[in-house]
Amino acid sequence: MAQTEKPTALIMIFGATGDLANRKLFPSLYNLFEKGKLDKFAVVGVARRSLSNEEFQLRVKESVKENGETEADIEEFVSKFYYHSHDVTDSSSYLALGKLAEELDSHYGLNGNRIFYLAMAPEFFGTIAEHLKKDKLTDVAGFKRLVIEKPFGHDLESAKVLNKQIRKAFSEDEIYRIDHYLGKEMVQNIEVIRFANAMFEPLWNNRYISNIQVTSSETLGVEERGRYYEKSGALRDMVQNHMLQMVSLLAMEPPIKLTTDEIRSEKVRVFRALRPVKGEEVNEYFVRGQYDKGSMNETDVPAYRQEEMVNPESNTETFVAGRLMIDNFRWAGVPFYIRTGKRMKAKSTKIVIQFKDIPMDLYYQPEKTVNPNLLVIHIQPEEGITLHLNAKKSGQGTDATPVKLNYANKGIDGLNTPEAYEKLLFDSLRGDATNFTHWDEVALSWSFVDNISAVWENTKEPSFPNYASGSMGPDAADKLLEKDGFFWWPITEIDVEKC
Ligand SMILES: NC(=O)C1=CN([C@@H]2O[C@H](COP(=O)(O)OP(=O)(O)OC[C@H]3O[C@@H](n4cnc5c(N)ncnc54)[C@H](OP(=O)(O)O)[C@@H]3O)[C@@H](O)[C@H]2O)C=CC1
Ligand SMILES: O=C1O[C@H](COP(=O)(O)O)[C@@H](O)[C@H](O)[C@H]1O
Repeated sequence: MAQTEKPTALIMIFGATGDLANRKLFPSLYNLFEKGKLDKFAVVGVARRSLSNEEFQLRVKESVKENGETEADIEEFVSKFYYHSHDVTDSSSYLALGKLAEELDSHYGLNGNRIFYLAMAPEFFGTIAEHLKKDKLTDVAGFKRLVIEKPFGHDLESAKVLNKQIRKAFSEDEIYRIDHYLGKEMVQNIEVIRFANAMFEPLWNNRYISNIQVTSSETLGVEERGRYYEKSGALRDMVQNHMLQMVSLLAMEPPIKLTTDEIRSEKVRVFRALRPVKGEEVNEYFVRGQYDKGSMNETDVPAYRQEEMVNPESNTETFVAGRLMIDNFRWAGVPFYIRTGKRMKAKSTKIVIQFKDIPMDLYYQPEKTVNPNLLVIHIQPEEGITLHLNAKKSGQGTDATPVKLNYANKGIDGLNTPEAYEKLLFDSLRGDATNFTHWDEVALSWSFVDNISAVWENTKEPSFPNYASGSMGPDAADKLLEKDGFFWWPITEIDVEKC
């Protein structure tokens, strides 16, 4: 399918009264509309509750306004929104939905292009896809694409079942599996930093890099998502998708061309080279944590086990740290450390690339060390890069002192802002699947993670809860690096803002 810059399509959002639609999808669509990036379009919102078109349009208006939009053309924007009350498990209702889709297609001249966005609980994904095909909503003259939210399965087996179901109605290149981290500006920048700079790529290997650290810490707790999170935990919620996706972008070989297939195939090769961590190795190379009560911004917060819909003796991890090894020529011997958790000290996603020490330290002085060179990629909340170098201290002598070179992308970005969704929605509309996950990536990342959950689910962690809310996680996460002679670079002291 040729990529067009101003797409035309009917966008069907399943789960249109939900949190994701309200907070991310409507504002993102509005931004695209406002920027003139959409040609002809209409939206059908689908959910069970009974709403008129007008009531639905009002909800959309509110959601767009909540995001600070006051422009007059909101009216024109919402006039293109229609609502269809429909239980996705009820086979009889798809025919009426199909009829509405055809009417809108011809009324707006949408060329039979359709996006089906599944913003619903994952247990419905397979049923919806099957019905869309059976009831001929996918029989269109234009393109048909399925945009599907996470989680894509609960483990490899369930992901395979789901994939089989959706593949009955959509081919792999029509499936857009969302990982919203791939829509983040600085995650997309990883490839450019690596492949557009002569000074980085030659050093990007085990000869010059000693270790890579990827941290994504959150201050929020589990909020209202206890029911989901109890079955998921941080390993499935963050590691299987966002953390491993960032690792694959950091570790992949340069693609021969910047096409979707070439980039995805290089990422898949990284997943294939990930050394499995199994059985007894799991607790040697991975650390799990669960937050205890604590104080965040001088407010007392409860322990995970006291949260709503959470078992008071829960064995679910809210924190994971791990050491990954990538067994290929480029990365043999270089540990990739990952760390993610809820109720941590700061909301921050950062990547630190630590370069090896120079072979001989000419500037050695007892009790003074020359700092290693670091390249820090600030994903959020700041966006930018910092290069930590050593330079001569001004004045007499040749003492070395650390200096930082900063590039701030565009200042503070909101967290999990509509921008990531805006980019990904636009990509799905124009047919660019590069920043969506291919089935092979999903399958390989599940098989890596399944080995770890197999051990953790079968052994109760007696130390839980093992980190205070507002801390940087359990001590064992620090020991994981100490064993290798490293430490976590602090994520708050290397902020681009403060440099
Ligand atoms: N919220 C977020 O920030 C994020 C969400 N996600 C994923 O997005 C998906 C949606 O999440 P979220 O919006 O938070 O969920 P919500 O629970 O807020 O919304 C669920 C939606 O599904 C509808 N629904 C439920 N059952 C049916 C049914 N049988 N038939 C038709 N509609 C139904 C609900 O409407 P009604 O009750 O009217 O039927 C509602 O519109 C999930 O897969 C989640 O994991 C992923 C990343 C972030
Ligand atoms: O996918 C998810 O991501 C968010 C964190 O996203 P961010 O963009 O704010 O870093 C996390 O809170 C949530 O549990 C998880 O499902």
